[in-house]
Amino acid sequence: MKTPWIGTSWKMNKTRGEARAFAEALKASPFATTAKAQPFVIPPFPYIAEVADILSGTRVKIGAQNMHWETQGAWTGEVSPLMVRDCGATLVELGHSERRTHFGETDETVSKKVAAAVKQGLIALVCIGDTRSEYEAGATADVLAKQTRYALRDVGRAAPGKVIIAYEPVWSIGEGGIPADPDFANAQHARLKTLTAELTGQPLPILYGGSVNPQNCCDLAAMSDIDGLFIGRSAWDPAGYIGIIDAVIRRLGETA
Ligand SMILES: O=C(CO)[C@H](O)COP(=O)(O)O
Repeated sequence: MKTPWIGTSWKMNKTRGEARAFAEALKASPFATTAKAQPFVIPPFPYIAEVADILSGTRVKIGAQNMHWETQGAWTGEVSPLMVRDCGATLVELGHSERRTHFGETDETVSKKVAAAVKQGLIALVCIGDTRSEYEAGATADVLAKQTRYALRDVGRAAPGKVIIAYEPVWSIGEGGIPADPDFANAQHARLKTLTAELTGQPLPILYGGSVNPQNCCDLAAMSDIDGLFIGRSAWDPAGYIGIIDAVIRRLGETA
């Protein structure tokens, strides 16, 4: 039976009190220490240290939603890999489509950040995805391959164990997003596993993200090449997140 990665990024949501309450609720659940899944939570920067503190001693990995590639310097408004680590995070999300669309993130900057994360001992969770027009043009596989090659350009054989990919179709993310058909997503994941094995020596874990919800989480997580779920809205409430972890573990247990 696989051990799926199941995580959530809160994006730019929650007060400090809500962040604390989420972390406390997760800590009180059996899923903070389960060996049947790899949970992870990615709060906004200001809450990382407090959430990491509450969840210390559990199996929940804490992440940041972005970082700079330099360790320090005159980069006003940026956060370095050392700062992320110092706050208790062990993981960093890079290249989310919202950062690519709104903040000028490019394949080039993602690749620099992935190399910096690996060098500084953080797990890089690299988001890749096709736009609706690329999907409709049948270009999904090419787009994902290009983004993946760039992301792994400077890490190559150092990536296994240190880099995870999340396939997040841009047309699936957020309000109005359409969740990908599990078979379609699985086919992309299978290609990405072959490609990452060629580039790094081992297939990297490939998670799916984009309108994951309590109704579709099990069908997605049960697919042969989907190694986990990266969830937004449906996991911002602790009960929603815990419910999805519980449902997926049960489903994978039935099919093991
Ligand atoms: O980043 C995501 C998961 O945290 C992603 O954008 C999916 O968001 P959702 O569509 O709200 O699940």
